[in-house]
Amino acid sequence: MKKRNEYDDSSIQILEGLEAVRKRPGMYIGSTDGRGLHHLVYEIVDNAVDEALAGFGQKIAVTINADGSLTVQDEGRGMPTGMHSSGRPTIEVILTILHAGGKFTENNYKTSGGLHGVGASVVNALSSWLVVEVARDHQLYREKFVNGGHPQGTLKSAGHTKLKSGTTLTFMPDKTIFTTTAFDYDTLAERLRESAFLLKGIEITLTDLRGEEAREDVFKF
Ligand SMILES: Cc1cc(C)cc(-c2cc(NC(=O)[C@H]3COCCO3)[nH]n2)c1
Repeated sequence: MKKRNEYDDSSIQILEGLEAVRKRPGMYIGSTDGRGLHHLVYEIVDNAVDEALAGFGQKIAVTINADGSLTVQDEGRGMPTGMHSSGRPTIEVILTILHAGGKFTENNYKTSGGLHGVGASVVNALSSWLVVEVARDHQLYREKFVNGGHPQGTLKSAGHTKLKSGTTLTFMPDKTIFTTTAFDYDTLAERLRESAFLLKGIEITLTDLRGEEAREDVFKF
């Protein structure tokens, strides 16, 4: 089969997009202190919330992992696992191409609501690594991105999963960009509680695996 030209125009567009975010992160997330750090979480959670708002999935799980990375998991339909017209997996396009829609300006922040993955490419650009896993019909697909959003390989089938469908995204904020990469449990808990309040009936769980004892809150209204 014809090997896609590894380094074509679309590669340039991807590199320029991700590089632009890393050069001026404040333009995309407001700041690179704790506030900007937590915007990364809200951007990803907003995607899972959009899917739940669309009526798919009843639970969203947010986990602060022991290594300091953060995972957001939904039980929605799962991000599209097919190929995009550019010749790349659609997931790769969503996670590496800056999309119009998310409105970020210095210090004020409007959620992208309603467009899947609008801000996810910004999160990818500002992460030292990011792994996306999609379950569709019990089939698991996985792709990893490193050093600010560069695909490591491509979307791969990763076997069978008991979860029928859903999307899981784990990211490690880039320590060379943020003044702090330590997620604050109470800050996240407050925001997730608000989201659960607005999403009547959807259960949002926050779990912290960084300490000796796991800490967890379940929000459901
Ligand atoms: C945690 C997380 C992170 C990101 C970037 C997207 C999502 C996401 C995206 C979606 N759904 C979609 O992308 C598409 C799947 O195809 C039907 C319309 O919705 N569900 N969940 C979840």
